[in-house]
Order: sequence, then C-alpha cells, then structure tokens
Amino acid sequence: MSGITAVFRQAYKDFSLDVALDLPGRGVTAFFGVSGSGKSTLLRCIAGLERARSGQLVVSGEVWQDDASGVFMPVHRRPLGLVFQDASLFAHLDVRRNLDYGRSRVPAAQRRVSLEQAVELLGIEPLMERRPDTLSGGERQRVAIARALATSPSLLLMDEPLASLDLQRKADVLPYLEKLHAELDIPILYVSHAPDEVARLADHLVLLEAGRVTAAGPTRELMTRLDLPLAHGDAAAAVIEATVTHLEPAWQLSHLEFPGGQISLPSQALQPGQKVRVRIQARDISLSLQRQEGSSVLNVFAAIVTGLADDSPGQLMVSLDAGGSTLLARITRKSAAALQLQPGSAVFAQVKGVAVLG
Ligand SMILES: Nc1ncnc2c1ncn2[C@@H]1O[C@H](COP(=O)(O)OP(=O)(O)OP(=O)(O)O)[C@@H](O)[C@H]1O
Repeated sequence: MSGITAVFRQAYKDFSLDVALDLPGRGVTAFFGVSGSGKSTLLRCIAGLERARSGQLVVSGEVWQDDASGVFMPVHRRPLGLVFQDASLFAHLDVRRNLDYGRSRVPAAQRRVSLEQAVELLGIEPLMERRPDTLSGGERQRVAIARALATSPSLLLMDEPLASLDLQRKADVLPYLEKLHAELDIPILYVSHAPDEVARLADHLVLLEAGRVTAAGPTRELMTRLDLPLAHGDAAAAVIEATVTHLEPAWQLSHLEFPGGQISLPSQALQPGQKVRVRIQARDISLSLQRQEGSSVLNVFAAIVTGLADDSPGQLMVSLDAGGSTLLARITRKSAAALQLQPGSAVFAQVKGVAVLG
C-alpha cells in the first residue's frame, strides 16, 4: 500500500498527457525529459494544482483523485510539500516566520517532521532571523525545502528546484537533497532535465516524451540502456556501487572495490568499509584489446561488450559488462572498427576519471 498509482489524461490545444504509472512509495523518483515533454504537467496533476480530464491517483493507499467515483481532493487538503524553481517565500517575514506559516496549517497530531529536524536537515539555523531578500538563491531554496518539510508531507514534489541556481549554488544545495533522501522516509517526486542531478539523486526514473512515458525503472538501469536518451551525449555515465577497502595516505589515494575490479582515486574523505556510489562518465573510458602496460591510468577493468549504438557524429556508445556492473564507453567509430568490436568482444576499459557521489 506504500506506492503511488497515477493515471492521468489531460489535453491542451497542442499537447496531451497520457500516463499510467506505478511508482515506488519511497526514495526519489525523477521525471526526466526534454522541455515540453510534460514533466511539470504531470507533477501539477499529482499535486492537484490542475485537474486532469480523467485521472486516478492513490498515494499510500489514500485516494486523492478518482474520476470514476467523483473524488478530487483539493490541493490544500493533500498532505504534500511543494518546491518550485523559485522559492516563493514571504518577503515581509523572516525565515523563522516563513517556516512557522507553512507549519501552522498542519494539525499538531499530523506533524511527523519537527521544525528542528527540518532546520537541521537543511542547515538553515544561522539564517533563521534573516529576511528572504538578504539570502542567496541557494539559501532561499534550502529555506523553501525546509518550509515544505516542516508541514510533514506524506509526499514531497519538487519541480526543478535547482534550475535557477548557478553551478556553485547548485553544488551547495545538492548535498542537502541527498541528506533528505538518506534520512527521511518521505517519497520525493523530482522534475528535472539535468542528467547529472538525476544520476545523483534519483533511485527511480520516469522518462517522458511528448506526454507519454517511454521508460520507467531503476535509474542505474535506465542510464545505461543504449535505446534510451540518457545513455547518449556528453553527460552519459554509469553509476556503480563500490566499497572502500583501504587508504594509501602516502599517495593520498583511496582504494575501492566493486564486482568488476578495484578503483583507486585521489581522495582523503573516505573511510575503509564505507559504501559509496561512483559515477564514471562514458567519455572518460577508453577501450583496448590488451591490458596496457606503462600507462598512467590507474583503473583498468576487464569487460565484455554488450552493445554498440550510434552516438554523436563519428562516435559510438558502447555498453560493457564489468563483473555484473554496466559501464558505458564513448569511442570513435574508427576505433571501434579497428578493434573489431561487437557484442561479446572481451576488452579492457581504462577509466580516466571517477567521481564519488556519496
Ligand atoms: N495550461 C496550459 N495550456 C496550454 N498548454 C499548456 C498548458 N500547460 C502546459 N501546456 C503545454 O504542455 C506542454 C508540456 O508542458 P510542461 O510544462 O508539462 O513540460 P515540461 O516537460 O515540464 O517542460 P519544461 O522542462 O520546459 O518545464 C508544453 O507544450 C506546454 O506548452
């Protein structure tokens, strides 16, 4: 009963949404697609900000909309938190009062997230007496997220919460979103068109194209499927889970292992035994038929080619199985021809860069 069932049909003059989804009742689910694919429309239908022509929405066993029986719970009665691209904070109230405002609408008996917990999770204690116009964009978004949380929602809806922030601010806020994910048991539906955000935050993905769902499933699986857009272009990457085995302080290196081999990376922030997610970008992998000797590349994995697909002009995306983990490598067509790569080919993948996601 903990999942979310969402079936909506909505039509505008030049666009129609037609989706039937069963979503997990925990973790972060991202709605991903190009501009105009219907991500926000779907989120608005779920929020009840918009009443789809026909719809059924059941959240953790509770019916929020069912047109067959005439049920439509108005948005203000839905126990949800909403965060948009621009934090719509009250300019005349300081941060504390902004938080109190959202919270006061929720009966005490229904409060599951304390104000202190929301403040702590978003790290906004030092900002409590400030007015919104004195805050940076990233700080404002953190306050907006804390305000949404403080209402103890059973569902958190976020529509491109980082889109109005520059890269640095985005990097400031992302760890807080990861923390929410790790520490709270509130499902989050997250609209984004940024592959890096999706790779970092989402457990589950819904890919939308022209108002239809083209694929839905675990993020790691969808990111590396060559028939889907996420596995193409400059941002294409695989995320694997690895365990820190030991540190090598003399070289400021950390050593990790995953079923496909050992990973070494320059980092001093990891602890032996720690489990981490590691992102490897397709453009950072090169392939060879023999293990390269005398190379500066530390991370080399034996792998089997599982698929090849056209990518950008002159380039191919190659999917690889490294001990059960899927990796992507983007190489030139010319190299693929020279190595005579085909599904089943045994190769060595040289990895030039890995990033720890936490
Ligand atoms: N109220 C409306 N009336 C008419 N057309 C609408 C309305 N709301 C959305 N649309 C259209 O529906 C389509 C999907 O819009 P939506 O905002 O859901 O896309 P999106 O994937 O969230 O895009 P973006 O990433 O740009 O926010 C667009 O073509 C948009 O113009």
